[in-house]
Amino acid sequence: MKTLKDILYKVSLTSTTGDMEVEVKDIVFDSRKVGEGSVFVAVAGTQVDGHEFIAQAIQKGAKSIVCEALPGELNKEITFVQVVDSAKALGVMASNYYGNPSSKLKVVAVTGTNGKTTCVTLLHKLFMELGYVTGMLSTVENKINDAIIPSTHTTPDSVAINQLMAGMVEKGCTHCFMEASSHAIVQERMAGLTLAGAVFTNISHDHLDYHGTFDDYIKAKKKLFDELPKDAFALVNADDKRGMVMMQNTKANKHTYGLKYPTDFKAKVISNTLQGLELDINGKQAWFRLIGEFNAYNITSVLGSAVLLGEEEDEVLMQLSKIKGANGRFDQLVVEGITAIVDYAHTPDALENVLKTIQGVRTGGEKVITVVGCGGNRDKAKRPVMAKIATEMSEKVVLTSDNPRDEEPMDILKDMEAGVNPVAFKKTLVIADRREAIKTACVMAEKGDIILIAGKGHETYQEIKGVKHPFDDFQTVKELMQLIHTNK
Ligand SMILES: CC(=O)N[C@H]1[C@@H](OP(=O)(O)OP(=O)(O)OC[C@H]2O[C@@H](n3ccc(=O)[nH]c3=O)[C@H](O)[C@@H]2O)O[C@H](CO)[C@@H](O)[C@@H]1O[C@H](C)C(=O)N[C@@H](C)C(=O)N[C@H](CCC(=O)O)C(=O)O
Ligand SMILES: Nc1ncnc2c1ncn2[C@@H]1O[C@H](COP(=O)(O)OP(=O)(O)OP(=O)(O)O)[C@@H](O)[C@H]1O
Ligand SMILES: N[C@H](CCC[C@H](N)C(=O)O)C(=O)O
Ligand SMILES: [Mg+2]
Repeated sequence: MKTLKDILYKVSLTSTTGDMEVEVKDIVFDSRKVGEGSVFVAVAGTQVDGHEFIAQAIQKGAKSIVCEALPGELNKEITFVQVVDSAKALGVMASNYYGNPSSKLKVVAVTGTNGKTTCVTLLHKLFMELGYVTGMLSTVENKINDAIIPSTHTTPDSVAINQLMAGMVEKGCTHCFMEASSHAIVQERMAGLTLAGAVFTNISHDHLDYHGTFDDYIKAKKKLFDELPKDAFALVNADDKRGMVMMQNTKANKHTYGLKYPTDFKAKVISNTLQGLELDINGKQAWFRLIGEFNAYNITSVLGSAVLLGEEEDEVLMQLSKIKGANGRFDQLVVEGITAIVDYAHTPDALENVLKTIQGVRTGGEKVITVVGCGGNRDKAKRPVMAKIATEMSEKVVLTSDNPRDEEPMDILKDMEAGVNPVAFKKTLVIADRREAIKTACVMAEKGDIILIAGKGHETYQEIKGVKHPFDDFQTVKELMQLIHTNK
């Protein structure tokens, strides 16, 4: 059992009151989960301020409290620790509590609007193929070697990160590849971690509801690089306007990748089909099972990360060319000559890239039918933009629900419709029920046509007013395509 003093190592303290040798059973930042002997860390959030729940935490058995502002009256039985930043303190405490697992692994964090899951999944699979025992933290799933631990966030909270990494160390992992969401960076979920490297994929419109301005969104991503140690590597996409901005203040070793300019890791697309990509990558020709130019970026960043971690380039390319991407990213199904594609594109940039890829591989007279929605309780500004892209780049569009969460589906759809040019309304249907929307697309499709179902990718649920209802785009379209188009 660790004491409070043990786990406060390296935390910036303002004041302490009470016994610092008090034993800590677990670290909890949600008063509802406090048990006998927990230390409760009060963090100010987006909805409420954790400081409001200090009394409740004590009532439930917390013996020590870590907070930024002390309560008016201090319970003499309890140890109070005042800190400068409780979210940061939580990260450092969680690292100490679990024996600083990140310092025993080579941890690479990938940030960027799009491509994080794809890159960490490729890295995880690659390092397994290279013979390492490897961990991964991602939107789709967390992994300790082959074992899957369900994921609730793109980047888990600090306690969960360290608990998972401790599990990785215990199982003999040498590497961990993790996604760093901008929310997580701002909320200090990664405070206290030791990183071997960080990768920047790209930045485009998303999450302005949370960050307020695009500048603050850029700053959030840059913070990951600002805080890297000097023995780590920073690897950025030089083709993105903000790539070099990320590295402006980093102490880490700077590296670049891309398709357009001379960079440390450079690729050129030789061919791009629905079967895969052929690249000239660092002067070598190789074939990959991923689709679309945007995946040429992901592959090049993965090659770069692996080489910067000390791997041999030819071996990396050989293994990488066998690997498939993450579930729900450009998953294809062909029934009676109709192709259905399920993709997690949930930002304007991703949707445009996927539709560009489809435009690039289509042969002529076929229709592209896009089914797309936007999530509730998320950035409203991206809604009209995504609808505009869908209608400009497809022959038919069905606007539908994504995860409405606490919003009314028709309100979200109204926001989307605002982006549709009046002429494009002729080819646009609005069907809130996602299954019905997919069904309509299947009915409209004829031999040769391509249906894109965007936004939910690997997700196996639809979140409506706090309840996650089972829903799987790929299973739904598979079932409906077979029902509608086979044995006709
Ligand atoms: C907007 C956001 O990021 N919210 C995250 C944040 O919660 P919050 O700041 O809203 O918390 P809050 O409800 O205000 O509560 C403040 C504090 O009081 C505590 N509390 C609250 C109530 C109570 O009774 N007792 C109590 O102690 C809470 O535990 C918390 O510590 O901190 C929580 C703990 O880490 C997260 O679970 C929560 O994620 C919510 C569920 C969420 O939906 N987050 C999304 C937006 C998110 O983080 N997404 C990114 C990926 C985005 C992308 O890349 O596309 C991700 O990393 O997953
Ligand atoms: N490098 C890239 N550039 C632009 N778009 C991409 C790139 N990689 C993937 N995409 C698109 O973005 C979608 C999401 O990809 P991925 O899941 O890898 O991103 P992510 O950054 O993990 O997203 P999230 O923020 O939800 O965690 C893909 O389905 C694809 O449409
Ligand atoms: N990580 C992203 C996922 C969005 C996926 C989309 N299906 C939605 O629900 O908006 C987020 O939390 O904003
Ligand atoms: Mg992700």
